[in-house]
This record gives sequence, C-alpha cells and structure tokens, in this order.
Amino acid sequence: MLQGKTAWITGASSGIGEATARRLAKEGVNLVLTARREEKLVALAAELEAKYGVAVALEVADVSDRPVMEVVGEKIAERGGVDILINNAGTMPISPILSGRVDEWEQMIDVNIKGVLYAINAVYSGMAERKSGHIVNISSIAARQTYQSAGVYAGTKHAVRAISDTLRKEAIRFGVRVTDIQPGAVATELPDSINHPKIRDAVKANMYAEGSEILQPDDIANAIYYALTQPAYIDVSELHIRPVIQED
Ligand SMILES: NC(=O)C1=CN([C@@H]2O[C@H](COP(=O)(O)OP(=O)(O)OC[C@H]3O[C@@H](n4cnc5c(N)ncnc54)[C@H](OP(=O)(O)O)[C@@H]3O)[C@@H](O)[C@H]2O)C=CC1
Ligand SMILES: N[C@@H](C=O)C(=O)O
Repeated sequence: MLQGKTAWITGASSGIGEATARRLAKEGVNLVLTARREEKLVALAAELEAKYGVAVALEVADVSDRPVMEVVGEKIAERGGVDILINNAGTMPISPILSGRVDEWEQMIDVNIKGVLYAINAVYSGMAERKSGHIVNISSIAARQTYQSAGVYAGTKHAVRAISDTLRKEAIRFGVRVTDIQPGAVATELPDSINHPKIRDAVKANMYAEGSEILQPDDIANAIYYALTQPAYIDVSELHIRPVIQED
C-alpha cells in the first residue's frame, strides 16, 4: 500500500523518528531524513538502503532555522515532492515557570511549533497541487493536558494539536490528510533534553520506575503506519496512545 511512496521524517536520528524510518522502509517507502546529528542519519540511511533497497536522502538541518528549512523545501520540490510528512522533531527542556529559563522556552517554541510549521510549509503547497498527501504531526499527551514544569512544552504541543486540526479542515478540499499523534511516555532520548537536573531525574525516575512498562518507539511507529494505511476516505485525525500504567 505504501510501497514506492516517499516520506520525509524530521527528527529521524533517534527515538520515534528513527523507529518510523525503519517501519516505513520495511514497507518499501523511500525516505528523506532530517535531524542535526548527521552521523546518526548516515548510519541509518546506509542500513535501510542495504536492508530494504529503498532510496534514502539526507537533509541535515535544524528545523527551527527558517532559511535552511526553506532550502530543504525547495530541494524536496525539485525532486518531485513527498507523499508523506512525519513532522516529529521535538525537544522537551521542561522546568517550573518560576525558574525563568527563557532561552529554553524559546527553544521549545522554535523547534516544536515553528519547526513543525516550517516543515508543513515546505511540502503542503506541493501536496495541494498534486491533490494528494498525508501530514502526520507528532504532538503529545501534553497536547490535551498539562502538569507541573511542563507549561511551555504542553503549550507547544497544544499548539501543534490546534495547527493539526486547522490544517486538517483546510486540507480536505485538496485531498490531503492530516493526523495528530499524541503519545504518552515513550522510552526515548527525550528526557535527556531536560537541563534542570531535579526535573530530569524526576521524569526519568517516573518513566523508568521498577515494574512500569512504558511505550517503545516502535509502538508509535506502528500507530503512524496504521494512520497511513487506512483507505483514502478515512482520516485518522487524532491518535492518543498511552501506556496502561500512565494515569494522566
Ligand atoms: N518520548 C516521549 O515520551 C514522547 C515524545 N513525544 C514527541 O515525539 C517527538 C519525537 O521525540 P522522541 O523520539 O521521544 O525523542 P528523541 O529525543 O529520541 O528524538 C527527538 C528527535 O528530534 C530531533 N531534533 C531535536 N531538535 C531538533 C532540531 N532543532 N532540529 C532538527 N531535529 C531536531 C533529534 O535529532 P537531533 O538531535 O539529531 O537533531 C531527534 O531525532 C517529539 O516531538 C516529542 O515531543 C510526544 C509524546 C511523548
Ligand atoms: N513523555 C512526555 C512527552 O510528551 C509526556 O508524557 O508528556
């Protein structure tokens, strides 16, 4: 069903993005992979090309860099565009608002909101012209609720959910589908982006508490695959997936 299509995955150097790259390559999807850690992308591309015979292009980029993302968009358009965007790159340096880590607030807004918008902007007009495409934005359980220290992070994810639903409505007439994926706790490098030591330790202790079973990146890759492979008349608008043990 997806064989021969092309997907652009941002944040493909680890976690959910990397797992999704593997999942889609296994289905014969050609890939464009983006992240800042070039060496990780190079290794992943070599592995997927050898294992599955798909074509993998690399666009090493900081998604919050607007001029760079515009150039990536132009390069993608020159190659004929992509069928799928997995808008996944994100960061989570959370802290109490009183700690006033303004640089980190700006980083989350720049990466998690502006980066998502820049990637949409890079591919949406091409999809609209071709009257076909699927944009999958990775927001979070934090798009629906919040918790202490997560004010700005949850704000960015609420924004992604709002952008996704608006885009879905606007894109109907262009035959472009939009899905917002809202994971709960997934075992990835994301907590390493927390610079506040006490908060980082508390988040990790909570995620990896003895006996608790949280989600794996493959679980989210499978959810993305499900959304992408529904019949053309179905839009999986939102998928909210949490580990059984996660109350909120
Ligand atoms: N793990 C979880 O519990 C949950 C995660 N999510 C969301 O899932 C998404 C993926 O995160 P996850 O896989 O967990 O975490 P990871 O930290 O493993 O992956 C984050 C990815 O984003 C990339 N990235 C970060 N900043 C930038 C940037 N400025 N420019 C380009 N790429 C960037 C990283 O690559 P590099 O550093 O090489 O640039 C990496 O590939 C995020 O949007 C996150 O908010 C949502 C809910 C729960
Ligand atoms: N793990 C976090 C990601 O967004 C969360 O559960 O809020």
